[in-house]
Amino acid sequence: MDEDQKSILRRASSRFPIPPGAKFSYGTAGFRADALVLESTVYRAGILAALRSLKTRSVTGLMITASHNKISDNGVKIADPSGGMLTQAWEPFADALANAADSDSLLQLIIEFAKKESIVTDGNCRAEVLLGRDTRPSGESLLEAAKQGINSIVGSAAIDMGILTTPQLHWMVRARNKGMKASERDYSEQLSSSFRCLMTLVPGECKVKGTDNKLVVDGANGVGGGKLECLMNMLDGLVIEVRNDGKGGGILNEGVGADYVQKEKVVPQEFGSNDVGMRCASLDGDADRLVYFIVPSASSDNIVLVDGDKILSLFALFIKEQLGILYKGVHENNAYQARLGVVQTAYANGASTDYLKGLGLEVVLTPTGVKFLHEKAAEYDIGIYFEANGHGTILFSDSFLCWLEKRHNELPEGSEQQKAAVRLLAVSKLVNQAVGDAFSGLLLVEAILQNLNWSINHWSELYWDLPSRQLKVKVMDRTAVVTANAETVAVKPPGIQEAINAETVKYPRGRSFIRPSGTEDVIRVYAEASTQEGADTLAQSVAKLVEQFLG
Ligand SMILES: CC(=O)N[C@H]1[C@@H](OP(=O)(O)O)O[C@H](CO)[C@@H](O)[C@@H]1O
Ligand SMILES: [Mg+2]
Repeated sequence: MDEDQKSILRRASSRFPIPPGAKFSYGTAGFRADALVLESTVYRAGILAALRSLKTRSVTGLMITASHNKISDNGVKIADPSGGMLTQAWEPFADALANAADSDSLLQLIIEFAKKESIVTDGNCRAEVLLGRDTRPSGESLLEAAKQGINSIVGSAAIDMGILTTPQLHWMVRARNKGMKASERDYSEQLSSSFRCLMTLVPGECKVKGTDNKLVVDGANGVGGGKLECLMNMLDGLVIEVRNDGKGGGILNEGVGADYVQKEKVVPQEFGSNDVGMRCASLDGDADRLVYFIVPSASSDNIVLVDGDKILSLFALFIKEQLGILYKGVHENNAYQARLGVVQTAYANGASTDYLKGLGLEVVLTPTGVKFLHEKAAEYDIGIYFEANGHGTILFSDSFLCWLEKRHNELPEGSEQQKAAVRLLAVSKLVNQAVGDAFSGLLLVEAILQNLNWSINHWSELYWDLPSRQLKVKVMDRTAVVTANAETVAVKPPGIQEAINAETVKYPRGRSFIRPSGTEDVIRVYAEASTQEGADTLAQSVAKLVEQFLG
């Protein structure tokens, strides 16, 4: 590293001192904390994004958001050149950077890491980082810190893409690296045109009966509401009413949004008795999560939740059906055998897993966190992954898409088989291939419901969720819990799993597991049973065991 680069880094980083006593961790989804302590972290994340760009000789991304956290928090995460999450191999470096005590130790870390990774910072190779932020008030000054971090690496360019949803920024990074047009307009055009394509293929009998085409969306008072309003002007055949779009004075994520709706199972603000029976959906604060819900009665706040597991089930069912049409009458040896796989976590409701297996699908579990689900789903030709909380997507392999394009051109024009090929190709364009995207998910749900002529009630009744309960337990040291088998078994502390098993067998359809959270300082407890009372008592007993073993 030359002296100019060293002195630029030393000078710039001294303007962003780390707050005394602070400890940052890249965690499940980037750095998150109170916005007031984040400047140094975001500055350093800018350096990280630029180095990642240099290393990969590709465009990377940096998004400033704290998703469903409260408005005073903020956060930062890096998008890898694929548009996915930062490679896990760089997470330890991310942690070390964020926690370096002063400018000198920061510089030393960067020099050593650049050497180890053979990253040359002589300005001859140009780094490029796309920047996005959500609507949080702290976003503007943090964005400035990120720019300064990127500019601290000689020859790097920070390109401000403005206020965006998280999935929009990830989509742009992926598109740029594929040599495609990558503006927000291009994103909206790709989604709206593939949605239109799916809608033109709605079978005639469904159009005649006319599925109710109105959807009411809770925008969490975040970035998603306003962006959805722009997108919906480009759509036909679907009427969307957006509430909680952040313009009416409501507070981000307060009593609104996908996280609140999924965890509390009550109506969000601005929804109520007038919405009984309507098809409703909630986005989270940065619009990468989506859940649907129904308000069943005017006399209570309760909702019928249609969560990520049910979105996954609807997608899996539709794709399986289209593949069935496509392969009809084709001898096995003549067709590309597409591997379809479904990826869930241990939090997936047991009834959803049974349902998916009952459809004959291959279902695998990974640890919590989309970085794990995404990686697994990418092993299939069509990999569908969702967390129960509504974050997920459908990944298509290049080789399958290539075959599908070819097959589509060979099939008789207007045949059912060709229509199935067109639908699958449209799904691959509608669904964000970089990360889970509430807009892609929402438009695909709407297109499928219309194609199948299903109401939200019909969809919701695909299977009945087993009653479940989630609890959090504060402990001295959450790292004392070590899990295995996609977090379904606690291998440490010794004896705790046997004790959990002894409780679980007391309940019909009982299932319970514990794991340390990756975003909060707690142990999470999950329990499921045939009755709500059973799930509640099982969760409480397991929480007590956690206190006993770790208290
Ligand atoms: C039970 C649960 O919902 N866990 C969430 C939560 O992770 P934890 O590691 O459980 O804190 O935040 C993650 C990031 O948003 C999300 O991927 C995950 O699903
Ligand atoms: Mg989010």
